[in-house]
This record gives sequence, structure tokens and C-alpha cells, in this order.
Amino acid sequence: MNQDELKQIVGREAVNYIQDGMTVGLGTGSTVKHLVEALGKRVQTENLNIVGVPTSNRTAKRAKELGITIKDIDQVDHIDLTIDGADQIDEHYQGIKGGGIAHLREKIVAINSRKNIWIVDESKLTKQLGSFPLPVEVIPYGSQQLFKKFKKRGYNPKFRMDGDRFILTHSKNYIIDLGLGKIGDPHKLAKNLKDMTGVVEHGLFLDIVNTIIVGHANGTEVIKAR
Ligand SMILES: O=C(CO)[C@H](O)[C@H](O)COP(=O)(O)O
Repeated sequence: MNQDELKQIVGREAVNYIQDGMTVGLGTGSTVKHLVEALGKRVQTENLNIVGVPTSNRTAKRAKELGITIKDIDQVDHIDLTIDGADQIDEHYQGIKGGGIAHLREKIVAINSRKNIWIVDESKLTKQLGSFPLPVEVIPYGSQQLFKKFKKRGYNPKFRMDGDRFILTHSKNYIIDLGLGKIGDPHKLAKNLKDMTGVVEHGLFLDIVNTIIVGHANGTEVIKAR
């Protein structure tokens, strides 16, 4: 099975965790895309009453096309369950997200959800976080100064660019990816980043996920994280 097929099997499996009447946070990315397709099918064939809370315009657009009712996070009373992808997950089930620049909305939706499920292909599992560059969303104003501070700290920063243009997030901010190699203490790093003025949100998702569905060549594995 190739990577996209592994993403497809976990997306299809995760849809079974959604029950009629639920308000569901819908993540972003190529794995979640398969979940949204599968959910669209269920909504149409089983006439389910589901409200989706999308974490990106991409997800919202596809969900709407498939007939899934979409609401903004501030229009719902609660979120029963959020299903999202991840860029890297370590042995303590801490994660890096934001490869698709949606981690600010993804984190807001995740921390307001009763349960969180991550769906990943096996390549996302690692012993220690850090080989995937850590995305940090920053306010454009003063971002060059912040960049210099990251550099001084040895974070090996890189602006996320599209040619010579800064890529903008949903909130019209920039992304700086930190090439850390290894993250020894994710909680400490998270706090250090949060304390820096101009940082909006980093891609460390700590103590958030409850269940992880991993796609392996021989089938899916369900991990109860917390
Ligand atoms: O955090 C994310 C977007 O901000 C995605 O969940 C993450 O990048 C995984 O994406 P994919 O499923 O395409 O591998």
C-alpha cells in the first residue's frame, strides 16, 4: 500500500467513530480529506444529522459540497469529537501539527472538543519529535525581529514561502518553521514559544489526543493515548 492508501484506510475507519447527532470537528489535510469523503457518503446514505466544525476553508468547502452541515466554532454549544491528521507523533503521544498551516484553528477546535482522534499513516510515528519542522504562526509585524531571536536560540528558523511571497494563514499571519532536529522537552519548548511576543500559536499539540488510528500495510492499529 502506498502512503495515500494508508491515509485512506484510516480516514474510512475513523468515520465509524461518528454517531448520529454529533457535532464533529473536522481537521485539515490529505488524510482528513478521506474522512470527509467517507462522512459525506454516510450523511447521504444514512441521512445522519451531523454538524461539522471545519478547521480550514479547504475542509469547509469539500464538506459543504458533500452535503455535510457546517457551523463555525462560535455557533456551536460544544464539540463531541474532533478527527484530525498529524505531522509527527512521539512515543508519549505528543504531536506536531501545522504542516498544512491550519494549526491555529486546529488547536482551538481540538481544545474545545470532548474527544480527539488523530488519523495517520505509520510514517508519522517517531520516538522523539523534531525531525519534522515545527510550524510557528507569527504576527507579520515584527516577524523579522522574532526570526532573529529564533536564530539566536539555535532554532534554525525558516519563513514558509511561496516563491518570494510569505504564505499567509487563515488569520493573515506568517509561518516560521523551526528546524529543531530533536525536541528534548516539548512542554518546555511550548512554554518558551508561548512567552515570545508576536508568536500566535505553535504546532506542538501536547496532552490533547485521546485515540490514534494508525495505518499500516497490514491494516489499522488503534492506540488509546489517554
Ligand atoms: O496539521 C495539519 C494541517 O495544519 C495536518 O493535519 C497535518 O499536516 C497532516 O497532514 P496530512 O494528513 O496531509 O499528512
